[in-house]
Amino acid sequence: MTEPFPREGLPLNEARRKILERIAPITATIELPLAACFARVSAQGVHAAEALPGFAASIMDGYAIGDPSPPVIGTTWKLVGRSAPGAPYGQQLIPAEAVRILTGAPLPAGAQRVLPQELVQCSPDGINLELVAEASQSQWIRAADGDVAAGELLVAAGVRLGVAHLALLASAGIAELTVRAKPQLGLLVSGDELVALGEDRWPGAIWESNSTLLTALLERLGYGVAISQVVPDHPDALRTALLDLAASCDLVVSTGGVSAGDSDWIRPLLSELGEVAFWKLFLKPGRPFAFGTLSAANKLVPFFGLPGNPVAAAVTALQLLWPALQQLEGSDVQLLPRLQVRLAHQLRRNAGRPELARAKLEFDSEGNLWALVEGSQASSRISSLVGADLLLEIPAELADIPSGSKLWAQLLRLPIF
Ligand SMILES: Nc1nc2c(c(=O)[nH]1)N[C@H]1C(S)=C(S)[C@@H](COP(=O)(O)OP(=O)(O)OC[C@H]3O[C@@H](n4cnc5c(N)ncnc54)[C@H](O)[C@@H]3O)O[C@H]1N2
Ligand code: MOO
Repeated sequence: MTEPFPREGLPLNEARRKILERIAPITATIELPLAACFARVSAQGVHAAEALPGFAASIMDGYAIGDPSPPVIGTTWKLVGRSAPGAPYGQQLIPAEAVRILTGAPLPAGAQRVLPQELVQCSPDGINLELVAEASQSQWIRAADGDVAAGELLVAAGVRLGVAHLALLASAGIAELTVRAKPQLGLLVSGDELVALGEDRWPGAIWESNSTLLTALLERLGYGVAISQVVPDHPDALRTALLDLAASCDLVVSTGGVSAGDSDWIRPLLSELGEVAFWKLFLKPGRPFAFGTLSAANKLVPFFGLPGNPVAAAVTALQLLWPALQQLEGSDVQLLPRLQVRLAHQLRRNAGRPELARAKLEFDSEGNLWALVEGSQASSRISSLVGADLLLEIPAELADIPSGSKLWAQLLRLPIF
């Protein structure tokens, strides 16, 4: 049989481009309490209705005075009141008067500056105040729009909301937000050899771990698995499961049964139930990967056939499924940041396919970045993912790579704020 796909498979970047070309964002939105919006994508731009903090405020604990320029040591004022956060001093401040003021409290009308309390001395009766140390030029005042101007864009449409976005919106009094609906992902796990956790295995069987791996990985990325099914390598059972998942989900992901063996039904079924856009990646791990569309219940649903080998499933999910989920959810696609590192030791491997090797990252005292590839890189060996900091990009043609070689690597880190 002649294959309609390049024998060596598609390079990763080309595969990602082909996938993203075919993914249209889902349009559904949902209104949620702000605290439930973490890692969601804003459906619309949000502007500040008013300036923040909205009033001139002291940024130090001290005393508000009406002097336009820094007073000289020995100047005195009469203490006439107090301004605390949420409890402003209600009168107009006149020259030679001072008001006790706390950090964040509104500046009284007529006040021009704050003297930090470290610079002044109060008389024992608490009536008078004297400057005892040199005052700086700083007024120690935050302007009414010092944090946010009225009408300022707080969050644009299509932004993935992190910790700082949520805090900024909360500071502007936003209680609820319209966000994009999360894509509903249907997961099909296939394999006659798979045993559920908690059950005994028979000779040759293995405990099913890819659903645990993929569910945790997707949750880490801000997504999840809406429905999953574990199905034996039988075409009728697989066909029914694919159609069920496609009917009720926005995308379908399978793992296993996608290479070229006689119980690998995923690709022929994809071609029967929809269209295979491409099959096979020019990548280790992850060669037998299929992408296409399933046609079910009058809609076309993107389909990702991930390999069964756990590391290959994880790597292809990160490289190809994650960008697709971001695009489906209506945000810009963020990939892992790339940086240049030096190999900390010699590395020998079989040339032929570009590889994403799992590596630890080390820094030396000069700030150089070193990559350590530890243990077998077999795509069945889940331990190679444990504690990995990097996916080291090894070009196809390299076999004997000397210690100190410069290579690109993808950093396995997500932003904090
Ligand atoms: N003649 C060829 N054989 C293979 C090729 C090829 O190009 N030509 N590619 C190899 C590569 S590379 C990979 S990767 C594997 C992937 O094959 P499949 O995607 O069809 O996966 P399976 O054969 O179903 O399983 C592979 C391996 O992974 C284990 N597995 C499967 N599902 C799970 C699960 N849910 N939890 C844990 N482990 C799972 C399975 O038992 C196998 O050991 O194909 C090569 N062969
Ligand atoms: O694509 Mo496979 O993961 O190289 O063994």
